[in-house]
Amino acid sequence: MSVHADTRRLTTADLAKMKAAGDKIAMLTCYDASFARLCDDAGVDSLLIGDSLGMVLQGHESTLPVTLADIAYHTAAVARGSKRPLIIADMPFGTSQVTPEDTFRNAVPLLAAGAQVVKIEGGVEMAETVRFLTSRGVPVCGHIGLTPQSVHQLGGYRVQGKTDAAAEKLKADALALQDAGASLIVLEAIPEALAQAVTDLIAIPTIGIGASAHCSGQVLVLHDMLDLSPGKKARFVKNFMAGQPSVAAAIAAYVAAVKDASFPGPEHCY
Ligand SMILES: Nc1nc(=O)c2c([nH]1)NC[C@@H]1CN(c3ccc(C(=O)N[C@@H](CCC(=O)O)C(=O)O)cc3)CN21
Ligand SMILES: CC(C)C(=O)C(=O)O
Ligand SMILES: [Mg+2]
Repeated sequence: MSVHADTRRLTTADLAKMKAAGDKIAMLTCYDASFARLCDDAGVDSLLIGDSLGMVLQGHESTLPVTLADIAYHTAAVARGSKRPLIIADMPFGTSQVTPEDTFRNAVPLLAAGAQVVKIEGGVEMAETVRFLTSRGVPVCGHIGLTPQSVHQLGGYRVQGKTDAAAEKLKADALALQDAGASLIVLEAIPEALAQAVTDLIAIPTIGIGASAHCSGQVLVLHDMLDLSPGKKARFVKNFMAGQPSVAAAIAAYVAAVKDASFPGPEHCY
């Protein structure tokens, strides 16, 4: 049983209020009902069914092979396992890089599975699609900076927004997404000063991963923060399992560290 049994699910409006109040938003990726319940009980505000599941659950080398059916399946499990967190589902590769109409059609099974928000990688070039969805009742989370579905174009999982021109482009992306109706924006692997500038520039919450503590909230891949992922970790990953007696305690430690802004520290930033 969830300790939040009598609480309603958070909405995008609740997260907007948190930014306005200066309260940090704690988000984690989640892919199944058991972890969803643990995250809910630990006070995680939002659960992201990320296409990172292609790497941490399926063993692929990128997120590109993940299908819409995969994300819908895991979204339904997370929705059944949790009561309070806002549920966000990634639109996997190929499902949003199409017309606005087809993107809407592709969002349908994710909302049917229990997602309240769909996340779409890209900035200015996705604004028309974001406006199409948000004007038809589908909340959207943007995702800019390091966008893993473009890994072959980016030439690897590299820090983004390092030049003045790239930083200006990223700010324009954030403004375009906000103007198109996006409810929040994930900022991935960008310099600390740029993350702060973007967070101050827009009214909607920013959720950082490798984007410093100046964001409105943080997200990590669950398997990374529990030290379950093999191989070399990105700089922004912290092992919250270290020194903890249980997975529940590790997730609670993550929530506490995001809330008091002690995570991420300088050692996790670019
Ligand atoms: N397990 C997992 N965790 C993630 O955070 C994650 C996924 N999978 N899959 C999709 C993408 C890929 N991500 C990654 C993967 C590696 C780095 C990384 O190692 N970056 C270098 C940057 C080097 C540079 O440009 O200077 C680093 O050292 O942090 C970053 C993001 C984030 N996402
Ligand atoms: C890392 C987050 C932002 C993500 O998109 C994912 O898990 O797929
Ligand atoms: Mg993703």
